[in-house]
Amino acid sequence: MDDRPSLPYIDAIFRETLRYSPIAPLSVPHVAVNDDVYNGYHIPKGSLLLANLWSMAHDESRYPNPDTFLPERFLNDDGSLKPDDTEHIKFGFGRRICVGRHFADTSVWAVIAKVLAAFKFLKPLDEHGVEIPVEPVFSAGIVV
Ligand code: HEM
Repeated sequence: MDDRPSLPYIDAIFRETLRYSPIAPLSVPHVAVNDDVYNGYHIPKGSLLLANLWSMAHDESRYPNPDTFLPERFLNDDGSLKPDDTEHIKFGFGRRICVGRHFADTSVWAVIAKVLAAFKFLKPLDEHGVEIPVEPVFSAGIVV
């Protein structure tokens, strides 16, 4: 982990992976403990609230071309990291923010760095030796 400050691109991959496809796209369901008003909407006590992290992560005004996997969006021109604006997208909000976030941050970062150091990733080849395009497929998810 001592090398982390020298490897900003690994952090950019980590941020972009969870932005591109948040593991909990609708976060974890919350319940309003009191009546509330938000942006003119009355939220009665007891309402089930889902934070749409996927929508925030694909907000074009913050993340241009949101459906493109582009770690470079988190880097300055000199390759240094921009301030992290993905914390809530990755780990949620407020009192119920992910309690495992520091452990997750450290261990996922280390896994990305080690896997990239140890393996070369290539597209599979067909019987003529031509690369087979990779089509990323994700399933919709919700945690209940
Ligand atoms: C990359 C890995 C992880 C991601 C992206 C992630 C993401 C999240 C998100 C989005 C929430 C919902 C927060 C909210 O309701 O606002 C959450 C909650 C939670 N996470 Fe994680 N998590 C990760 C790893 C972990 C790990 C490793 C642990 C435990 C060691 C953990 C334990 C929890 C717990 C207990 C909650 C519920 C907290 C509460 O409701 O008070 N998570 N996580």
